[in-house]
Amino acid sequence: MTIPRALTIAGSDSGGGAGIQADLKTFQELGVFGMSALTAITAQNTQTVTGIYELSEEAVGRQIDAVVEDIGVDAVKTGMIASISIMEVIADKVRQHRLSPLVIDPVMISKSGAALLDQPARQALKQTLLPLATLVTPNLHEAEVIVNRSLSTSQERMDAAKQILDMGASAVIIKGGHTEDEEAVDLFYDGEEFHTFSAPRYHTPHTHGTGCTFSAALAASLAKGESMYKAVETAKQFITKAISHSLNIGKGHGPTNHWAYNRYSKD
Ligand SMILES: Nc1ncnc2c1ncn2[C@@H]1O[C@H](COP(=O)(O)OP(=O)(O)O)[C@@H](O)[C@H]1O
Ligand SMILES: Cc1ncc(COP(=O)(O)OP(=O)(O)O)c(N)n1
Repeated sequence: MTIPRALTIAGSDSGGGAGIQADLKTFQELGVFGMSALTAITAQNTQTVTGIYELSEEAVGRQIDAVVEDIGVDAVKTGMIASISIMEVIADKVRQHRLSPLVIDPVMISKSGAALLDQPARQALKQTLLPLATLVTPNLHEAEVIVNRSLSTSQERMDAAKQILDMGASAVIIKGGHTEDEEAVDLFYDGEEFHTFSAPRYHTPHTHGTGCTFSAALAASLAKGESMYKAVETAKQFITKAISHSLNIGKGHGPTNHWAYNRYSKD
């Protein structure tokens, strides 16, 4: 039996709802062996981020080398990257080890408002990491930063998706968590066709870690050999279930429920 293996290169969320913790929980629920390379440690809960402690470039690089050279990796995702120097190490390691498929979640700001990627790195992303992406998963705000304009209409989002592929990514999904629409509609483009993936929008404050969980589910599904289209379908079902059963934990935005996809599959 082959065991699918996925690596997350991301930051730690001490509150357990986002970052490495959300990724590993998601990998586990989807039957994938999870590994991690930490980029930064955040002191974080459901209300706020009170500290960010970046790891050295050497520490990031060595974690990636260690798991790739021994265990092997069937899919990789990146989350919080923090700075340009860490981004450059990740890009070097992706090239050196030919890491693929690569899901890039271009995390910039937490829901509580903390900067998880510094300003210069937000621009560097376009040259450094996007050209290596099998799939990049910006939310609306991140897509606007990448193309440097506001994206109010679906036509503007389609044009932005094309522009992101022109930057070198193989496919993009612009997530619809932050729109006013009645449904949560994600726009997928792979250079050939546009697809939308829709689900009911849940009016809950407990959405901490939605983007991390979604991109981790994508990486896990790709690690299992699912096609890109099927992986997006699986990830959308996983995150929708996790939001519909989200957890009222802490005093702020509680986390999504990583066990809901398996435990409440009949709802
Ligand atoms: N309130 C919601 N109800 C249903 N789906 C949601 C809701 N908020 C986000 N989603 C979905 O969760 C996934 C992550 O999207 P989003 O929240 O935009 O990412 P991020 O955490 O990066 O801001 C997407 O599939 C999006 O459509
Ligand atoms: C350590 C860490 N990484 C990423 C995030 C952002 O996660 P996201 O899924 O976008 O969720 P919110 O922060 O928007 O709730 C994070 N908070 N911490």
